[in-house]
Parts: sequence; structure tokens; C-alpha cells
Amino acid sequence: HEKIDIFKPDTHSHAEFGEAKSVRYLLYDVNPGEGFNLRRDVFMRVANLVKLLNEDEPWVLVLPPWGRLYHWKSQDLNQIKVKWSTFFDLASIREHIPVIEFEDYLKVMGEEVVEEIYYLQRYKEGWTNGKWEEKMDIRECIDRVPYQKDENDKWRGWFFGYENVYAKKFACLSVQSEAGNMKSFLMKNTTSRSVMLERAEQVIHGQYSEFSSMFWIARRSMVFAKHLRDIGDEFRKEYLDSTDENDETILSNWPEMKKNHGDAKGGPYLSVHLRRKDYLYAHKEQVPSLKYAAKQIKELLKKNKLKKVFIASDCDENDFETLKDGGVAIIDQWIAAHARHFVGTYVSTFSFRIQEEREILGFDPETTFNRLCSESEEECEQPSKWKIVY
Ligand SMILES: C[C@@H]1O[C@H](OP(=O)(O)OP(=O)(O)OC[C@H]2O[C@@H](n3cnc4c(=O)[nH]c(N)nc43)[C@H](O)[C@@H]2O)[C@@H](O)[C@H](O)[C@@H]1O
Repeated sequence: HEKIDIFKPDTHSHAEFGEAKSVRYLLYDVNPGEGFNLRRDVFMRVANLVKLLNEDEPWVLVLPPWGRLYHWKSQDLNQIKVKWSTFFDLASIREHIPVIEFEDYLKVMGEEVVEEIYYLQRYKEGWTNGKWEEKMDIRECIDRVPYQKDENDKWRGWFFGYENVYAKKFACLSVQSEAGNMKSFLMKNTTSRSVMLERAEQVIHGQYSEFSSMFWIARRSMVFAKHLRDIGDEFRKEYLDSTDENDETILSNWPEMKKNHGDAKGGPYLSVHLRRKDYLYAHKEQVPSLKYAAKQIKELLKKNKLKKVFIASDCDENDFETLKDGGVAIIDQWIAAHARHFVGTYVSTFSFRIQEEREILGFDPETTFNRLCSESEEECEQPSKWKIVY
């Protein structure tokens, strides 16, 4: 079973670690309230942790099936146990680290089990003396945790909708840490074949922030699945006169792809990410009315000498048909990422992911780091420019 071929021959082979070190599996999950695009950010942190672990031991990251997402409202679609390959190109991710789908992990284990779970939580006492200090300690659980021991001493909880899965060990771990610093904890304090970090969003990027190449390597490896890109490309061609050849947005294998700002021209359209729903009350000071959004869009079209606009939105009118909600959102992002000029919504991670995609494609940052303003803002601060680093 261990021989499942997820280690690319050119990265880490089992032999490199000697026969004594058998493969270990890292699982993780995120607070159920978090949206798709924040989850992608958490993936990057955990992926880089696995990258670091692989310097010393062969670890494989188990990709947490998508499902039960707060924003995925289409009722008639079966939206749990959704594989990562539905949305992402696993071969591209494997150029960075070894990964495996949860279903395949269960097959490898031969039993529906996770050996140990650490439920990450904050420190009860908060930050002491106001300064950040890296630390982690096994502590009593602060919140009521969604895992309980059954009569056979098996820990039961939500394992992505797989009902028979259980854990052998469970503990709460208070953390104030960069993801990368979990490495020594895992190597010193755990020995089981599989370890799960629950509430993985508790660890931060740290030195692997947007400003470092490590962040961007993980980000670049998250290539969208080809079947979704194809739908987006078809749409661009048919309705927006946009092709990669004309727009200079040809995607190559990410480790070889290195673009300069301004290399990409983009399709002859303006793209807008117009976030509505919860943002209408959560960020009401910074989110425009539809009328004011239309006014800004008209001005931008004129200024950029463009005639067409592509609007990605979570507004109710969208007809999602039979595509899964996550799939539609990816196609929206893909199309928005290929426009000559982009304007997003204040602090939306959905907009941030589009901006990163445009950095990878090589757009001039002036065409990327923009957002819509609300009529009530006196000063409409534009997003910071998180430029790609190689
Ligand atoms: C700070 C963060 O704010 C977050 O929202 P935010 O950033 O907009 O970004 P997301 O976390 O992705 O949440 C928005 C979700 O709404 C849908 N959605 C938003 N915009 C569009 C769009 O243009 N087209 C389509 N098709 N779908 C869209 C999509 O399912 C997406 O995952 C919270 O969800 C996070 O958990 C976190 O708290």
C-alpha cells in the first residue's frame, strides 16, 4: 500500500529517507464557517508545512474533501465529499508536495481511521504582554469541540461526511504559531502514521507570507482543473473575443513559468468582482449600491477604452444550472483573471485570489489591484499590491 505513486521521482523518493522511515500522512480541516477562498489560503500554509517536513521525513498531505460550505447554497446538488480534482489540477500541486485525496488515504490505511487529532485553539489567556511569541502547548479544550468518544473509545466527529471514520487519539493544542513551526511539534510529539490538524486556520503564514517566494510557490501550484479552465476559455472566446494567443496569457507548467509585470495583455473586456450577500451588511461602508457600482463600471470602461464587461458575482440572479457552486466560482475567477483591467470588492478573499492569478499571468499591477468604492467613502483606499515573488 505504501507504494502508491504520489512522490514524484524528481522530488522526494522513499529511498532518500532510507527504508526505516515510512510515509506519514498529514490531514487537516478548517472552521466550517470559512469560505472556499480562505480555505485555499489555509491550504498554502499547510502545504508549506508539508514541504518543510519532507526535508526530514516523508509526509503526504491528505486533501480535505470539499463540502458543507456555508456559501454553497444550491440545494439540489450533492455537495459533500467533493474531491480536490474537481477543482484543482493535482499534477500541478504534486510539483510542490506529495498529496493524496482522502478517499485514497482511506484505501492506503485499509481502515477508516485517523490516528491522532490535534484541535488547534488559541491561548485562553490571550496574548501575554502584547507581543507575538511562537508557542504551542497541549491544553484543556476551550470551546465545546465537535468530537466525542463513543463506548469503544473511538473519537467520532465530522470527517468530511464519511460516517464510519473515527480517531484513536484526540487533544486540544493551544497555538500561536507560524505553520512552518508545527514541524518540530509533529516530529517530536507524534509518532503515528497519520495526524490531523483540526482548525488549521489557527496557524499563520509567518515568514511564508505574500511577500515571500515560498507563499507564491504554493500559490502557483494551485492550478485550476483543466475541465473548468476549458469552460472559462470557451466563454472568453465566444463572448469576450479573448484567447490566450491574442491576450498573451498562455499558461505553461508553473515551475517553468516566470512572467514579468506587463507581459500579459488580457482580453478586451473589463472584469468586476461584485460581492453581495453577507458583504452588504458585513462591509456596508465599503460596498457600493448597484447604481453606484454601475457608475464606476461605466467610467472604467471609458477610461480603458473597453466595450465589454464581465461581472462575477454571488448575487441571487445567477443561474448556476448543474455545475457545482465551487466550479462556477472558479470559472468566474478564471474569466475575471484574464481581463485587460480588473476591479474587485473590498477585502474579499475571492477578489484576492483573482489578483494573485493575475500576478501569475503577468499583468501590470495597475490593472489588478483595484476595488469598487462605496458612495459613502470619503477616501477609498485601494488594495495593497501583493506582487509575485519568484
Ligand atoms: C474574510 C473571509 O470572508 C469570506 O468571503 P470572501 O472573502 O468574499 O470570499 P469567499 O470566502 O470565497 O466566500 C465567498 C463565496 O461566495 C461565492 N462567491 C463570491 N463571489 C462570487 C462570484 O463572483 N461568483 C461566484 N460564482 N461565486 C461567488 C463563492 O462560493 C465563494 O466561495 C468568508 O467566506 C471567509 O470565510 C472569510 O471569513
